[in-house]
Amino acid sequence: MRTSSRGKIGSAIAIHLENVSKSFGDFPAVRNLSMEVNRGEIIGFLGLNGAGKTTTIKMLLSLLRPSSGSIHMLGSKVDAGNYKLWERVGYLEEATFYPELTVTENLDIARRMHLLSDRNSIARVIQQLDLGAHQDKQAKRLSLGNKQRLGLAKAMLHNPEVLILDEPINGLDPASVVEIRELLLDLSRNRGVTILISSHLLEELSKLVDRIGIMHRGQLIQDMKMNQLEQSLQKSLMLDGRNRGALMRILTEQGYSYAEAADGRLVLAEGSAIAQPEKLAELLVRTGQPPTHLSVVTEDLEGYFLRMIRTAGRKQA
Ligand SMILES: Nc1ncnc2c1ncn2[C@@H]1O[C@H](COP(=O)(O)OP(=O)(O)OP(=O)(O)O)[C@@H](O)[C@H]1O
Repeated sequence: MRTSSRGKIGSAIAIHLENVSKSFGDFPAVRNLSMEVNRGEIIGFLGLNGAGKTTTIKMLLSLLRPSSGSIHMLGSKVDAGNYKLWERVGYLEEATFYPELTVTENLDIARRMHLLSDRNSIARVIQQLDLGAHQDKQAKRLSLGNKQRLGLAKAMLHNPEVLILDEPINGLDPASVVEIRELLLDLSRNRGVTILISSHLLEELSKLVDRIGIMHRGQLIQDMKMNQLEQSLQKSLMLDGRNRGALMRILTEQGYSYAEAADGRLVLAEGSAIAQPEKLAELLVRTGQPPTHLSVVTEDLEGYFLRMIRTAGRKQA
């Protein structure tokens, strides 16, 4: 561990994992995971099924014990018996509740479990999660999206400083996704709540998080700020013409390398072609093969995610 970060645990760092691993029998579900999350930061945890996100979240919540490594939250060592810590942490693991009881009754049980005397906390989260119209409905009669809202309401009942959310936007319709995003942004920006959120949906996460951690086969293969991620997106030049064979010959003669896209168009990844597409266009006109299509395209976030995973897969193989 870097000694400087131990000193920071009580102040700017909300979540600190150091060399955390978890194996189930011989199977390493999480391997040597080290990460720091600052207070008030929103970090997105992204990975394919089985990447190790839920296992990590369960370790953060002390629902699973790491095989090795250490975890600190809000300056304290994570430990199931550390009740003072759990008063400051909220989580949505999966939306669990008593199906026969109403929304309000479910929240009242959660309130009593948190030993909160203030009954206003229920009205507050009902309002924050826009559950007013459903407060007297049995939980089993809620739509999937409203079940997620109830789960979030429970997680927020005690005004936690850290919120840990496993797939909170699953099952939400697009309007609800926007509302939940705005709510989480407000909690982070205006109340300094630290939020760790897992999802498969990079496009959606990217609108919310400050940082993104990509997990693959138990390892954190990327941990970067959103603005760094935007700079890491690959650009390529898409090219087409009436005679693709002739285009390929010209490109090869001129020392350009290319690949063929699924639709047969040519893709150039070279910096010079992307920086000065007009030079390539001039060359093709001069050689009697004017392009019918020429554009510089930026990789989308899903493309980036899949590229990172393929690269990590090759390294791990
Ligand atoms: N209790 C367990 N016993 C054995 N293997 C487990 C256990 N829990 C998880 N695993 C395995 O550990 C790996 C990581 O699982 P985990 O649930 O953390 O992935 P995930 O990234 O959350 O995936 P998903 O997006 O599907 O929820 C998977 O291969 C899973 O099968």
